[in-house]
Amino acid sequence: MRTALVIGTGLIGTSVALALAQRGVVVHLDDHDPEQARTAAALGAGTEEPPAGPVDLAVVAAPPAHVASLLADAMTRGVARGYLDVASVKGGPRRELEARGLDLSAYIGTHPMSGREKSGPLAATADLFEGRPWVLTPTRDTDTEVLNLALELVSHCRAVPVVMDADAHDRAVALVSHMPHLVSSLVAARLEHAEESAVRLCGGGIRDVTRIAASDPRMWIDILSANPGPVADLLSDVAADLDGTVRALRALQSSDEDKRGEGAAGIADVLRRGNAGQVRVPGKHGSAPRAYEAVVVLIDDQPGQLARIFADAGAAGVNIEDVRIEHATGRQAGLVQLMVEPKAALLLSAALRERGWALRQ
Ligand SMILES: NC(=O)c1ccc[n+]([C@@H]2O[C@H](COP(=O)([O-])OP(=O)(O)OC[C@H]3O[C@@H](n4cnc5c(N)ncnc54)[C@H](O)[C@@H]3O)[C@@H](O)[C@H]2O)c1
Ligand SMILES: O=C(O)C(=O)C[C@]1(C(=O)O)C=C[C@@H](O)C=C1
Repeated sequence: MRTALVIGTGLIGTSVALALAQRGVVVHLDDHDPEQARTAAALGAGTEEPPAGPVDLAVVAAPPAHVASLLADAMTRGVARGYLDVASVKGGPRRELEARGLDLSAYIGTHPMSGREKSGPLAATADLFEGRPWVLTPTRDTDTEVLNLALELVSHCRAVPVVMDADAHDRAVALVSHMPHLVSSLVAARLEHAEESAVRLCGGGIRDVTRIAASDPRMWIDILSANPGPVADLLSDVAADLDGTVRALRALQSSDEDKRGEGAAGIADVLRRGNAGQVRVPGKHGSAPRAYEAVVVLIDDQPGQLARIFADAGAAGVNIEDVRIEHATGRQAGLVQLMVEPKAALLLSAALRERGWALRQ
């Protein structure tokens, strides 16, 4: 990739632009607020000059509610060879684009699983995405060239590509990002009218739990509006757990020893389940290296091959944790290594063979 256009030069757009610029990509910066693009340019993220012709990749990094219309406009103007967005929700923007009747072969929806509670270009850093998962949601229609451009972008940002179906992505981020965001806001909201004498005792615990509650509410209204069902389902499970926890605490106040025992058991259960969930949270910059197994597929150098493999893996219910591509020099073929959990490797191999792919041992 030699040239890129970043539309929306806030925290994420400018961080992407800084990473690309550091890798020698010529980046053009565009924002409906010219001050944001000027600031990003001053930080070394690229130029405010519009590109003279189509760039290799257009990256839309505006709030989710604007993503589909910005993409549609950019595609209609033909500003790039490939288009992607980085919005925190994936199903809604795709459906909106489909409803507009656009040819989506040059588009891929993506989502870097890294961010901050601060907005705007001044909060941006080139290393924001280092070691973090970056979700790609190709479909059968995605051009291989566009998928490759997206993989190149992820690699320039030193992130880890993870391929998922758009709706599966939205359900997953409801659990690991959207519901926790609301819980953080609800905890922080208890402080709004709290006594100063209590608030000044805030320590590490509440800081950890409430950091993300400082985020821009306008952005989060957009995100939650595009994923309300899965988030509501999860929050109602949390509400049921809260009810049980309140009952256990009330029992602990009882003068009856048996009741107090039941209360203690209820609280112990919540804390134990919390421990069990917490150990599953990967480390900040990716979990400790995990042993994935490679399923190696031989592909022809033809448009759409990679997108088809990813769609077939998705249909088999297998999550691709990482991808490596080896281009056979001088041959119209390449080898794609799909890194998957060891227990999924056999299933994926069988599913791909069944769909006619040639696998390498
Ligand atoms: N903040 C995070 O932690 C995070 C992480 C991953 C993905 N995302 C996604 O990245 C995208 C950008 O989020 P951000 O945190 O960088 O927000 P931000 O507020 O820092 O930046 C958004 C930028 O988009 C610009 N913008 C708004 N409407 C526009 C329009 N119509 N045309 C051109 N520019 C427009 C704004 O002026 C602003 O500069 C969102 O879709 C968000 O869901 C955010
Ligand atoms: O770490 C933070 O500050 C974030 O808010 C990052 C976070 C997340 O929930 O993990 C927030 C929203 C994005 O869509 C992706 C990442």
